[in-house]
Amino acid sequence: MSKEPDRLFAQPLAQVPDFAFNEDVVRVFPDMIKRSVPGYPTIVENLGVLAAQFAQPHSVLYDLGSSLGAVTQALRRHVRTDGCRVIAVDNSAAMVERCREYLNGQDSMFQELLPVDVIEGDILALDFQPASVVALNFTLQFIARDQRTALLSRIRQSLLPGGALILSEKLRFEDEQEHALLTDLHIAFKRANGYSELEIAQKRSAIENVMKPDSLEEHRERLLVAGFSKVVPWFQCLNFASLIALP
Ligand SMILES: Nc1ncnc2c1ncn2[C@@H]1O[C@H](C[S@+](CC[C@H]([NH3+])C(=O)[O-])CC(=O)[O-])[C@@H](O)[C@H]1O
Ligand SMILES: O=C(O)C(=O)Cc1ccccc1
Repeated sequence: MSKEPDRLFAQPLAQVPDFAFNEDVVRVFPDMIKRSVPGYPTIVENLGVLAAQFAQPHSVLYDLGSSLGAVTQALRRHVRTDGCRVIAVDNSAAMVERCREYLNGQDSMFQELLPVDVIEGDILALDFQPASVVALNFTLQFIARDQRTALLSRIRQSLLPGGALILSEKLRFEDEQEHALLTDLHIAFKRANGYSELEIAQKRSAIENVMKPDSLEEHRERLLVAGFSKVVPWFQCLNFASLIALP
């Protein structure tokens, strides 16, 4: 993995542009996501462990909004089920190019890994194949709110019996005091990871138009509307959580 530190927002910007998954972000992404998302390494590794419990023989495992393929790599470390293959999808050309390089690196270090296809494309336009595991690891929050239910319904339709959707998201909280407390604690987490007040403020302004978190109650309700039968939160660290949704 690239060791380049994230200093993208360290200098004062006259105008902070909307956040985009471009080449500058790709270069620092592993550092950025680890220092910005509390629990990220735990979520990614255990997503592989969870996936191994839901993987069905001869089925597809999707990594939607795969970025540099951290989830795909975890799936390939943990899933041993016969005939499974991974399809990783991201609409950022810069992410996809670097993701393919990292996965080639994983292939050259380990034997008998699940085959993987990395597709550059919009997950809203994807023709889903029968799948046993679908991972949306911090991706749904970047999808327009009015498209979220339709996407989850299409994922639900593609899920095989015994399979699962694993959905990780930044949360907002309906209780104002809870929201303020967990937001402050997230800022403290970023500070403790070496981000300055300026970096924290500029990043916040960069993402506010492109990343729209929902509450746990909204996620649960939407997943049920989309046809899932059960929603089980399995991880929360501050204002970041991961849910298992069963077909
Ligand atoms: N419509 C879309 N179609 C395809 N990809 C999209 C779309 N919208 C956004 N993306 C992609 O979703 C990813 C979200 S990052 C996921 C982290 C990763 N899962 C990880 O576990 O490391 C989350 C974050 O940075 O907070 C980016 O790579 C976008 O290009
Ligand atoms: O940085 C933040 O405050 C976040 O909420 C998470 C994040 C992580 C990486 C890219 C965009 C948002």
